[in-house]
Amino acid sequence: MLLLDFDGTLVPLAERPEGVVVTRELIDRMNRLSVLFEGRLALVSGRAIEVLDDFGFEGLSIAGSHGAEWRLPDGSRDGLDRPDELDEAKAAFIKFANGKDGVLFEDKPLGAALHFRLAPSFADASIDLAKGVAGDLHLQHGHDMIEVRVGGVNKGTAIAELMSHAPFAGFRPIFLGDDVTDEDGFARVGDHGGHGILVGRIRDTRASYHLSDPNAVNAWLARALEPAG
Ligand SMILES: O=P(O)(O)OC[C@H]1O[C@H](O[C@H]2O[C@H](CO)[C@@H](O)[C@H](O)[C@H]2O)[C@H](O)[C@@H](O)[C@@H]1O
Repeated sequence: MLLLDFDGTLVPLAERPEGVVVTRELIDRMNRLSVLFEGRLALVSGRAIEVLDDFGFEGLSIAGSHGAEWRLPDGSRDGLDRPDELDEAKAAFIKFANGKDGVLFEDKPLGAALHFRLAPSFADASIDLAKGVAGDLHLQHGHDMIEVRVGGVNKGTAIAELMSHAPFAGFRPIFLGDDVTDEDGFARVGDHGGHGILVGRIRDTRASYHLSDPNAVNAWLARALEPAG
């Protein structure tokens, strides 16, 4: 079974969250792979399910929002509730980003994020603010971003949740990811006899294999769809 992170793994990172390019070819490839794997394919992402659906992945199983929500192949959905504390964090982030060129606020159903890819000089201040408002929320680091989000879940629990349901249960998972948030997922697939594949720059990792970038990932996925022989 195949589990895939989205940003930085299936698509190259972009300057802004909404700037990633999802081609029709990618959507078709993922849908065909899902059929090939008899439904045992899922996205495991920090993005919300709705956002990934808007990119065109509404036909896929998804563990979204860092494992706080999930949709199975039969279309059933479940997940955690939005904590009230997020509203306060959201207000603080909007106020902070206001007037700071390149600092972006990202509103998420189960989190709130500040992006500083376009304004690296605001990285420390963004992280300090997030630490200050996090309270009982989980502080989530990512590529040039900081997020506060619902806690108690991560990419590892996301994978465990998927694997407790048909058609995933009992199969050996392969998980591809690029970010530090994906390390929990790499550890978890190992627990199930599977393997992690790190995408991008090599670092200290729980993954067993490596692919250089999203282009290499897509070439690898495309080969799986080629007729045998
Ligand atoms: O778990 P993922 O699917 O990798 O999602 C992680 C976060 O991805 C997005 O942010 C990242 O990608 C942006 C677009 O390429 C980039 O501009 C940003 O710097 C990256 O951090 C997304 O916006 C977040 O909500 C996800 O948590």
